[in-house]
Amino acid sequence: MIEVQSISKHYQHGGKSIAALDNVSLQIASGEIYGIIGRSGAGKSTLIRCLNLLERPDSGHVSLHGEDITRLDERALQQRRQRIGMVFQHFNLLRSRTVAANVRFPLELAGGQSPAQMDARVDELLALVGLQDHKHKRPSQLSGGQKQRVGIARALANHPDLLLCDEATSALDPETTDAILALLADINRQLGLTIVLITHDMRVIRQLCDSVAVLDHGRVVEQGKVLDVFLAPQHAVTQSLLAETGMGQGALQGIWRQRVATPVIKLTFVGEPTLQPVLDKVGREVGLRVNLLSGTLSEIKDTPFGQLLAGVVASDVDVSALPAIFAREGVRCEVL
Ligand SMILES: Nc1ncnc2c1ncn2[C@@H]1O[C@H](COP(=O)(O)OP(=O)(O)OP(=O)(O)O)[C@@H](O)[C@H]1O
Repeated sequence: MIEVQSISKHYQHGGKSIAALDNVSLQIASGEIYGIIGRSGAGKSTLIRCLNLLERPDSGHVSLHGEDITRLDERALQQRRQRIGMVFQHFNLLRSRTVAANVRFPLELAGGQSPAQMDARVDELLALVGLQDHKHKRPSQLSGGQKQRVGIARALANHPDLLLCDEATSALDPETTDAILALLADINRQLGLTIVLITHDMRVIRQLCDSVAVLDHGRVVEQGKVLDVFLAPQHAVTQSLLAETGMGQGALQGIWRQRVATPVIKLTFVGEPTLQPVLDKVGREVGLRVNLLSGTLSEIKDTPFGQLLAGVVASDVDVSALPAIFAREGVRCEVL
């Protein structure tokens, strides 16, 4: 478990004090992928840098697996940091070193291993990220995605128990982004490694994360399981971030409310019911005929989900009875 307890951080700028983080608390379960999302200036970079104390909070505590690292002296903290991997947006590779030598670098800093042991570990890491055939190249000879694979291998070198990703895919094209997200998901599964990432992109949260915190003006305005937050976003910032990726339904609902005279229902399918002909079944049972207004089918991490907006043209039962009838089939029904 990683616990962030009431951390605050202020910066002085032009004689003014800016609250980059204002009383932020998070609980991150071991082995999960936790995303922190927010708009530019929300405090994401400051928060992720507080998790390994590259940035010291003014107040509050950060505990990693039961150890309060805010109490460690500088020497102990440096040692502890060796087991916190970090992946950067712009890769931060050493240009004069080969791929293998970049990955070897943190092993050399940590010390305690023979050259042969370090070389064997480098080979293991390059195999993990699929770069065995590129070990003698320089960073300038690699694509962006390959550079990030080197960054990930380097971050894993000293067997970290926490991996921090600072906008790890923001500099990459969509296809390469998907490949890097798949690699991170794989590493999380294979190694059971806790991953905390910051991003401004809800698609990254949807594809990769188990839990999410939404940051706005230095405060956590919403947090929870990704599925819950996506299906019922509470805060305006979350709703607008979702709307930008086409996953918000607010605007659509507004349009149909004005134009459609019949009652409108919203059906939300999560998991197995998404793959079943539930609407057809209920339709036959209670004489429900609908006019489909919009529909989406998507995936949140590995869980399929779908949403349908439909106008009720005819029904043998009162529309208010429909939520209970759909609930029996494992589908959420809201009358809008
Ligand atoms: N070293 C600094 N000195 C002064 N102000 C800072 C410093 N670092 C960050 N800030 C301010 O703190 C606030 C939070 O910044 P931070 O970089 O953490 O946000 P962010 O969500 O990561 O933004 P972005 O997505 O643009 O990187 C902003 O108002 C920023 O201007």
